[in-house]
Amino acid sequence: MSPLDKLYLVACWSYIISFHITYTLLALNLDERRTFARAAKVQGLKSRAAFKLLQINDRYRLFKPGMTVVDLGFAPGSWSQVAIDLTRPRGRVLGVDLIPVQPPKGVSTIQGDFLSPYVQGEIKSFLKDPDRGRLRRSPLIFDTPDGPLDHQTAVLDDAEEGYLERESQIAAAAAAEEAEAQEQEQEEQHRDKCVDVVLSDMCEPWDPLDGLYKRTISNPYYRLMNTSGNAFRDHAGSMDLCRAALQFSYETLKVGGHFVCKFYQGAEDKALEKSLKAMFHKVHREKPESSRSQSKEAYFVGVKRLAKVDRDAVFAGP
Ligand SMILES: C[S@@+](CC[C@H](N)C(=O)[O-])C[C@H]1O[C@@H](n2cnc3c(N)ncnc32)[C@H](O)[C@@H]1O
Repeated sequence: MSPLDKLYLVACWSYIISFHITYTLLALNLDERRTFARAAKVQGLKSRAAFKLLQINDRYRLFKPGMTVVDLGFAPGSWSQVAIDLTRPRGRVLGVDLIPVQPPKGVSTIQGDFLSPYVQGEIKSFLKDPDRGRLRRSPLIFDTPDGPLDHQTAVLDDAEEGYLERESQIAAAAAAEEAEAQEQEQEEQHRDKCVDVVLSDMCEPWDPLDGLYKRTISNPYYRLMNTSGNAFRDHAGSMDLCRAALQFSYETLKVGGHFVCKFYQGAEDKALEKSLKAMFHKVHREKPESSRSQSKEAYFVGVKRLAKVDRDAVFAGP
């Protein structure tokens, strides 16, 4: 065999081997995506993205009943589904997205570009009313021999049977009312900082082909942060969205509140991590199992907002 033939043989084998490796990786990746997509369907979840948040929550226990959650880039809504489920009862979830989507049950939504100051103003004014987007409590009603009686109109009759029981009910109602008034007062003091968890999964729009017609006049599907496959562009775009989500969290997140944010890994993510460390007790980088292993996508989880945050340290440049 001549040296040229040998070279030709080596080139052919390298080609065949690299083709097989690429094909196997693609097949594994597709398989992984299909497994999670199937599981999501079985569990009635809007997309496989739900598992990413569930896995993050398993590790950091972010959600509690009654919490207020803002879900940036919520469509099609599987993170919102997880959030509304884990904050029951009395929780509220506000989803924001560029594209129009039917929200999951119990979730309130605002459609618009989160980067627009007008949209952020709308979000803040929604959040200012602590009951907006929350199921209302039923009024206190007592059962009396004459039928149900609102506690405000209850009249005490010393001679009546069950007086002591009624009195303790009224005392409990008064205490509950007082606690609620105190809670309201505190809420008013922290009106601007009323969010317990900010989630941001903002990036490319969810593939609308199996739902809505995508050629709308405003054509939101192809605006802003569509991932392009160009790692640098995707990274830079995701940094802008993360910084905007962090700025919003600085303005609205309670002390002790949490932050979860998707980003595409690249040169600037260290600087973002540094900003997060100036604002949260602990900051973690996460690559959930359900996130495609080859993708550059990852998550920052900021656990417990600090009571004193140095604004300049958070927003200082790299
Ligand atoms: C990966 S999807 C989110 C999936 C979602 N977490 C779920 O579990 O269903 C990313 C979403 O971010 C939205 N998005 C991207 N840029 C946005 C922006 N500037 N304002 C609002 N939404 C944005 C897209 O429209 C898209 O629906």
